[in-house]
Amino acid sequence: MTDAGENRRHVEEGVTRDLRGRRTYASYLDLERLLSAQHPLSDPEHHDELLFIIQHQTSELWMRLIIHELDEVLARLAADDLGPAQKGLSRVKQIQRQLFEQWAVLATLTPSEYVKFRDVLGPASGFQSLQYRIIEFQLGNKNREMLTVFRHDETAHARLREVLEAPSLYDEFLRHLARRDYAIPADCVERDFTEPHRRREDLLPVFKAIYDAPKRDWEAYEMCEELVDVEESFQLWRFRHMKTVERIIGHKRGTGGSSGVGFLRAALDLTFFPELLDVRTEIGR
Ligand code: HEM
Ligand SMILES: N[C@@H](CC(=O)c1ccccc1NC=O)C(=O)O
Repeated sequence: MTDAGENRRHVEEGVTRDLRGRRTYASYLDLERLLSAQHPLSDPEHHDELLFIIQHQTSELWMRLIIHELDEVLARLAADDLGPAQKGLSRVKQIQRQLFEQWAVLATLTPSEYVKFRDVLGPASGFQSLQYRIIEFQLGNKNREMLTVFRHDETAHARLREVLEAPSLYDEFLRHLARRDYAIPADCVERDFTEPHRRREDLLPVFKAIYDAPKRDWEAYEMCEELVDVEESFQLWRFRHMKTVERIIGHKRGTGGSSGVGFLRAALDLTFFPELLDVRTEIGR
Protein backbone atom coordinates (compact mmCIF):
# COMPACT_ATOMS: atom_id res chain seq x y z
CA MET A 1 0.00 0.00 0.00
CA THR A 2 1.15 3.53 -0.64
CA ASP A 3 0.72 6.17 2.09
CA ALA A 4 -1.86 8.57 0.69
CA GLY A 5 -0.25 11.74 -0.53
CA GLU A 6 3.24 10.73 0.66
CA ASN A 7 4.27 9.17 -2.62
CA ARG A 8 6.13 6.45 -0.73
CA ARG A 9 5.57 2.70 -0.56
CA HIS A 10 5.50 1.10 2.86
CA VAL A 11 7.82 -1.92 3.01
CA GLU A 12 5.63 -4.77 4.20
CA GLU A 13 6.29 -6.56 7.53
CA GLY A 14 6.75 -9.84 5.70
CA VAL A 15 9.74 -8.65 3.68
CA THR A 16 12.84 -10.68 4.63
CA ARG A 17 15.40 -8.36 6.16
CA ASP A 18 17.78 -10.61 8.04
CA LEU A 19 19.87 -12.07 5.25
CA ARG A 20 23.05 -12.84 7.13
CA GLY A 21 24.35 -16.19 5.95
CA ARG A 22 21.40 -16.60 3.56
CA ARG A 23 21.31 -16.83 -0.21
CA THR A 24 20.79 -13.34 -1.53
CA TYR A 25 20.26 -11.60 -4.84
CA ALA A 26 23.92 -10.61 -4.99
CA SER A 27 25.32 -13.96 -3.96
CA TYR A 28 23.09 -15.99 -6.30
CA LEU A 29 24.06 -13.81 -9.25
CA ASP A 30 27.71 -13.49 -8.18
CA LEU A 31 27.41 -9.76 -8.67
CA GLU A 32 30.61 -9.00 -6.84
CA ARG A 33 32.52 -10.74 -9.62
CA LEU A 34 30.30 -9.56 -12.44
CA LEU A 35 30.38 -5.89 -11.48
CA SER A 36 34.09 -5.82 -10.75
CA ALA A 37 35.01 -7.23 -14.17
CA GLN A 38 35.09 -3.86 -15.95
CA HIS A 39 38.63 -2.53 -16.22
CA PRO A 40 39.00 0.58 -18.33
CA LEU A 41 42.63 0.98 -19.43
CA SER A 42 42.66 4.62 -20.53
CA ASP A 43 44.64 6.86 -18.20
CA PRO A 44 43.20 9.23 -17.21
CA GLU A 45 40.10 7.12 -17.58
CA HIS A 46 37.98 8.13 -20.56
CA HIS A 47 34.31 8.42 -19.61
CA ASP A 48 33.10 6.36 -22.61
CA GLU A 49 35.39 3.38 -22.20
CA LEU A 50 32.95 1.86 -19.70
CA LEU A 51 30.19 1.96 -22.33
CA PHE A 52 32.50 0.15 -24.76
CA ILE A 53 33.35 -2.55 -22.23
CA ILE A 54 29.78 -3.12 -21.05
CA GLN A 55 28.43 -3.25 -24.59
CA HIS A 56 30.82 -6.10 -25.31
CA GLN A 57 30.33 -7.89 -22.02
CA THR A 58 26.55 -7.86 -22.30
CA SER A 59 26.84 -9.09 -25.90
CA GLU A 60 29.05 -11.95 -24.70
CA LEU A 61 26.51 -12.84 -22.00
CA TRP A 62 23.69 -13.04 -24.52
CA MET A 63 25.95 -15.06 -26.83
CA ARG A 64 26.57 -17.45 -23.96
CA LEU A 65 22.83 -18.03 -23.77
CA ILE A 66 22.48 -18.43 -27.56
CA ILE A 67 25.13 -21.18 -27.52
CA HIS A 68 23.35 -22.88 -24.61
CA GLU A 69 20.04 -22.78 -26.48
CA LEU A 70 21.52 -23.89 -29.81
CA ASP A 71 23.23 -26.84 -28.09
CA GLU A 72 19.78 -27.93 -26.92
CA VAL A 73 18.18 -27.28 -30.33
CA LEU A 74 20.88 -29.43 -31.99
CA ALA A 75 20.25 -32.25 -29.48
CA ARG A 76 16.45 -32.03 -29.92
CA LEU A 77 16.77 -32.17 -33.71
CA ALA A 78 19.06 -35.17 -33.47
CA ALA A 79 16.33 -36.83 -31.40
CA ASP A 80 13.62 -35.91 -33.97
CA ASP A 81 11.97 -33.77 -31.32
CA LEU A 82 10.87 -30.80 -33.43
CA GLY A 83 8.56 -29.02 -30.97
CA PRO A 84 11.23 -28.28 -28.35
CA ALA A 85 13.73 -27.48 -31.12
CA GLN A 86 11.36 -24.81 -32.43
CA LYS A 87 10.80 -23.42 -28.97
CA GLY A 88 14.56 -23.08 -28.54
CA LEU A 89 14.89 -21.25 -31.85
CA SER A 90 12.11 -18.84 -30.87
CA ARG A 91 14.14 -17.91 -27.81
CA VAL A 92 17.32 -17.56 -29.86
CA LYS A 93 15.46 -15.15 -32.15
CA GLN A 94 14.45 -12.95 -29.22
CA ILE A 95 18.04 -12.85 -27.96
CA GLN A 96 19.17 -11.91 -31.46
CA ARG A 97 16.63 -9.07 -31.42
CA GLN A 98 18.11 -7.90 -28.13
CA LEU A 99 21.63 -7.99 -29.60
CA PHE A 100 20.45 -6.06 -32.63
CA GLU A 101 18.71 -3.34 -30.61
CA GLN A 102 21.77 -2.97 -28.41
CA TRP A 103 23.69 -1.36 -31.26
CA ALA A 104 21.68 1.82 -30.63
CA VAL A 105 23.49 2.25 -27.32
CA LEU A 106 26.96 1.98 -28.86
CA ALA A 107 25.97 4.24 -31.73
CA THR A 108 25.97 7.11 -29.18
CA LEU A 109 29.77 6.72 -29.10
CA THR A 110 31.15 9.34 -31.48
CA PRO A 111 34.35 8.99 -33.54
CA SER A 112 35.90 11.79 -31.47
CA GLU A 113 35.24 9.90 -28.24
CA TYR A 114 36.36 6.52 -29.55
CA VAL A 115 39.75 7.70 -30.89
CA LYS A 116 40.60 8.94 -27.41
CA PHE A 117 40.83 5.40 -26.03
CA ARG A 118 41.08 3.19 -29.13
CA ASP A 119 44.84 2.77 -28.74
CA VAL A 120 44.47 0.95 -25.39
CA LEU A 121 42.85 -1.93 -27.30
CA GLY A 122 46.14 -2.89 -28.97
CA PRO A 123 45.52 -5.80 -31.35
CA ALA A 124 42.35 -6.86 -29.50
CA SER A 125 39.29 -7.17 -31.74
CA GLY A 126 35.83 -8.71 -31.83
CA PHE A 127 37.33 -10.96 -34.49
CA GLN A 128 38.78 -12.90 -31.56
CA SER A 129 35.37 -13.55 -29.95
CA LEU A 130 35.28 -17.30 -29.29
CA GLN A 131 31.57 -17.33 -28.59
CA TYR A 132 30.72 -15.48 -31.80
CA ARG A 133 32.72 -18.05 -33.77
CA ILE A 134 31.03 -20.93 -31.94
CA ILE A 135 27.61 -19.54 -32.93
CA GLU A 136 28.69 -19.11 -36.55
CA PHE A 137 29.90 -22.72 -36.58
CA GLN A 138 26.72 -24.00 -34.90
CA LEU A 139 24.71 -22.23 -37.60
CA GLY A 140 26.91 -23.73 -40.31
CA ASN A 141 29.38 -21.04 -41.31
CA LYS A 142 32.30 -23.42 -40.82
CA ASN A 143 35.79 -22.14 -41.51
CA ARG A 144 38.84 -23.99 -40.22
CA GLU A 145 40.94 -20.86 -40.71
CA MET A 146 39.18 -19.27 -37.74
CA LEU A 147 40.95 -21.74 -35.42
CA THR A 148 44.32 -20.08 -35.99
CA VAL A 149 43.30 -17.01 -33.96
CA PHE A 150 42.92 -19.26 -30.91
CA ARG A 151 46.31 -20.95 -31.08
CA HIS A 152 47.39 -19.00 -28.01
CA ASP A 153 44.58 -20.51 -25.93
CA GLU A 154 44.52 -24.29 -25.91
CA THR A 155 41.13 -24.59 -24.17
CA ALA A 156 39.40 -22.17 -26.54
CA HIS A 157 41.05 -23.84 -29.53
CA ALA A 158 39.89 -27.31 -28.47
CA ARG A 159 36.36 -26.09 -27.82
CA LEU A 160 36.08 -24.39 -31.20
CA ARG A 161 37.51 -27.43 -32.97
CA GLU A 162 34.85 -29.60 -31.38
CA VAL A 163 32.09 -27.34 -32.75
CA LEU A 164 33.84 -27.23 -36.14
CA GLU A 165 33.73 -31.03 -36.32
CA ALA A 166 30.11 -31.37 -35.18
CA PRO A 167 27.04 -31.22 -37.46
CA SER A 168 25.53 -27.74 -37.74
CA LEU A 169 21.90 -26.77 -37.34
CA TYR A 170 21.29 -27.26 -41.07
CA ASP A 171 23.10 -30.62 -41.06
CA GLU A 172 20.91 -31.81 -38.20
CA PHE A 173 17.75 -30.58 -39.91
CA LEU A 174 18.65 -32.31 -43.19
CA ARG A 175 19.48 -35.50 -41.29
CA HIS A 176 16.13 -35.28 -39.55
CA LEU A 177 14.35 -34.83 -42.91
CA ALA A 178 16.23 -37.84 -44.29
CA ARG A 179 14.92 -39.94 -41.38
CA ARG A 180 11.44 -38.75 -42.33
CA ASP A 181 12.01 -40.13 -45.83
CA TYR A 182 12.58 -36.90 -47.67
CA ALA A 183 14.95 -37.31 -50.62
CA ILE A 184 18.00 -35.79 -48.94
CA PRO A 185 21.17 -36.64 -50.91
CA ALA A 186 23.34 -39.14 -49.03
CA ASP A 187 26.34 -36.82 -49.04
CA CYS A 188 24.32 -34.26 -47.07
CA VAL A 189 23.59 -36.81 -44.38
CA GLU A 190 27.13 -38.09 -44.00
CA ARG A 191 29.82 -35.60 -44.86
CA ASP A 192 32.89 -33.78 -43.61
CA PHE A 193 31.17 -31.45 -41.15
CA THR A 194 34.23 -29.21 -40.89
CA GLU A 195 33.32 -27.85 -44.34
CA PRO A 196 30.59 -25.25 -44.83
CA HIS A 197 27.42 -26.44 -46.54
CA ARG A 198 27.57 -25.54 -50.22
CA ARG A 199 24.44 -24.54 -52.15
CA ARG A 200 23.00 -27.48 -54.06
CA GLU A 201 20.24 -27.74 -56.60
CA ASP A 202 19.12 -31.20 -55.54
CA LEU A 203 17.81 -29.92 -52.20
CA LEU A 204 15.38 -27.52 -53.86
CA PRO A 205 12.68 -30.12 -54.70
CA VAL A 206 12.66 -31.18 -51.04
CA PHE A 207 11.90 -27.69 -49.80
CA LYS A 208 9.59 -26.95 -52.70
CA ALA A 209 7.45 -29.94 -51.68
CA ILE A 210 7.34 -28.67 -48.09
CA TYR A 211 6.42 -25.11 -49.11
CA ASP A 212 3.90 -26.12 -51.78
CA ALA A 213 1.83 -28.11 -49.27
CA PRO A 214 2.44 -26.67 -45.79
CA LYS A 215 -0.38 -28.65 -44.20
CA ARG A 216 1.13 -31.98 -45.27
CA ASP A 217 4.08 -31.49 -42.91
CA TRP A 218 3.45 -28.42 -40.82
CA GLU A 219 6.34 -29.17 -38.43
CA ALA A 220 8.93 -29.25 -41.18
CA TYR A 221 7.42 -26.14 -42.75
CA GLU A 222 7.56 -24.26 -39.44
CA MET A 223 11.13 -25.33 -38.87
CA CYS A 224 12.16 -24.03 -42.30
CA GLU A 225 10.65 -20.65 -41.41
CA GLU A 226 12.37 -20.62 -37.99
CA LEU A 227 15.71 -21.19 -39.71
CA VAL A 228 15.07 -18.39 -42.18
CA ASP A 229 14.23 -16.08 -39.26
CA VAL A 230 17.44 -16.95 -37.44
CA GLU A 231 19.53 -16.38 -40.57
CA GLU A 232 17.85 -13.03 -41.21
CA SER A 233 18.43 -11.90 -37.62
CA PHE A 234 22.07 -12.91 -37.85
CA GLN A 235 22.50 -10.93 -41.05
CA LEU A 236 20.81 -7.91 -39.49
CA TRP A 237 23.34 -8.03 -36.65
CA ARG A 238 26.22 -8.23 -39.12
CA PHE A 239 24.81 -5.32 -41.11
CA ARG A 240 24.31 -3.13 -38.07
CA HIS A 241 27.79 -3.94 -36.78
CA MET A 242 29.19 -2.90 -40.16
CA LYS A 243 27.16 0.37 -40.20
CA THR A 244 28.05 1.21 -36.59
CA VAL A 245 31.72 0.58 -37.33
CA GLU A 246 31.47 2.77 -40.42
CA ARG A 247 30.08 5.69 -38.46
CA ILE A 248 32.65 5.33 -35.68
CA ILE A 249 35.92 4.55 -37.50
CA GLY A 250 35.06 5.24 -41.15
CA HIS A 251 37.41 3.27 -43.37
CA LYS A 252 40.32 2.88 -40.95
CA ARG A 253 41.87 -0.57 -40.65
CA GLY A 254 40.60 -2.72 -37.78
CA THR A 255 42.61 -3.28 -34.63
CA GLY A 256 42.45 -6.98 -35.52
CA GLY A 257 44.43 -6.21 -38.70
CA SER A 258 41.67 -6.47 -41.29
CA SER A 259 40.69 -3.81 -43.84
CA GLY A 260 37.79 -2.87 -41.52
CA VAL A 261 34.37 -2.06 -42.96
CA GLY A 262 35.12 -3.82 -46.28
CA PHE A 263 35.99 -7.03 -44.41
CA LEU A 264 32.77 -6.81 -42.39
CA ARG A 265 30.72 -6.14 -45.52
CA ALA A 266 32.10 -9.30 -47.15
CA ALA A 267 30.55 -11.36 -44.34
CA LEU A 268 27.11 -10.30 -45.57
CA ASP A 269 27.58 -12.62 -48.57
CA LEU A 270 27.84 -15.64 -46.30
CA THR A 271 24.70 -17.72 -46.00
CA PHE A 272 23.69 -20.50 -43.62
CA PHE A 273 20.68 -22.06 -45.34
CA PRO A 274 20.95 -21.06 -49.02
CA GLU A 275 18.29 -23.41 -50.38
CA LEU A 276 15.70 -22.10 -47.92
CA LEU A 277 16.00 -18.73 -49.61
CA ASP A 278 16.45 -20.09 -53.13
CA VAL A 279 13.25 -22.12 -52.87
CA ARG A 280 11.22 -18.94 -52.67
CA THR A 281 11.80 -18.30 -56.35
CA GLU A 282 10.33 -21.71 -57.17
CA ILE A 283 7.16 -21.52 -55.10
CA GLY A 284 3.97 -21.53 -57.14
CA ARG A 285 5.83 -22.40 -60.32
C1 HEM B 1 33.37 0.93 -31.65
C2 HEM B 1 32.80 -0.24 -31.85
C3 HEM B 1 33.33 -1.28 -32.78
C4 HEM B 1 34.23 -1.16 -33.80
C5 HEM B 1 34.93 0.09 -34.30
C6 HEM B 1 34.41 -2.48 -34.34
C7 HEM B 1 35.24 -2.77 -35.41
C8 HEM B 1 35.44 -4.00 -35.91
C9 HEM B 1 36.32 -4.31 -37.03
C10 HEM B 1 37.09 -3.29 -37.81
C11 HEM B 1 36.30 -5.66 -37.21
C12 HEM B 1 37.11 -6.45 -38.24
C13 HEM B 1 38.25 -7.14 -37.58
C14 HEM B 1 39.38 -6.19 -37.24
O1 HEM B 1 40.20 -5.96 -38.11
O2 HEM B 1 39.41 -5.73 -36.08
C15 HEM B 1 35.41 -6.20 -36.22
C16 HEM B 1 35.11 -7.53 -36.10
C17 HEM B 1 34.22 -8.03 -35.19
N1 HEM B 1 33.59 -7.35 -34.17
FE1 HEM B 1 33.56 -5.36 -33.93
N2 HEM B 1 33.62 -3.36 -33.66
C18 HEM B 1 32.95 -2.67 -32.70
C19 HEM B 1 32.06 -3.20 -31.78
C20 HEM B 1 31.77 -4.51 -31.65
C21 HEM B 1 30.85 -5.05 -30.68
C22 HEM B 1 30.04 -4.26 -29.65
C23 HEM B 1 30.83 -6.39 -30.84
C24 HEM B 1 30.02 -7.32 -30.03
C25 HEM B 1 30.52 -8.40 -29.47
C26 HEM B 1 31.73 -6.70 -31.93
C27 HEM B 1 32.01 -7.95 -32.41
C28 HEM B 1 32.79 -8.22 -33.49
C29 HEM B 1 32.91 -9.53 -34.07
C30 HEM B 1 32.22 -10.79 -33.62
C31 HEM B 1 33.81 -9.40 -35.14
C32 HEM B 1 34.20 -10.50 -36.15
C33 HEM B 1 33.27 -10.36 -37.34
C34 HEM B 1 33.55 -11.27 -38.50
O3 HEM B 1 34.43 -12.13 -38.43
O4 HEM B 1 32.86 -11.11 -39.52
N3 HEM B 1 32.27 -5.52 -32.39
N4 HEM B 1 34.89 -5.18 -35.46
N1 LIG C 1 38.15 -3.78 -34.08
C1 LIG C 1 37.85 -2.54 -33.40
C2 LIG C 1 38.21 -2.67 -31.95
C3 LIG C 1 37.13 -3.30 -31.29
O1 LIG C 1 36.02 -3.03 -31.65
C4 LIG C 1 37.29 -4.19 -30.17
C5 LIG C 1 38.46 -4.18 -29.42
C6 LIG C 1 38.55 -4.96 -28.29
C7 LIG C 1 37.51 -5.74 -27.91
C8 LIG C 1 36.36 -5.75 -28.69
C9 LIG C 1 36.25 -4.97 -29.83
N2 LIG C 1 35.08 -5.01 -30.54
C10 LIG C 1 34.82 -5.41 -31.79
O2 LIG C 1 35.56 -5.65 -32.72
C11 LIG C 1 38.59 -1.36 -34.05
O3 LIG C 1 39.21 -1.57 -35.07
O4 LIG C 1 38.48 -0.26 -33.55
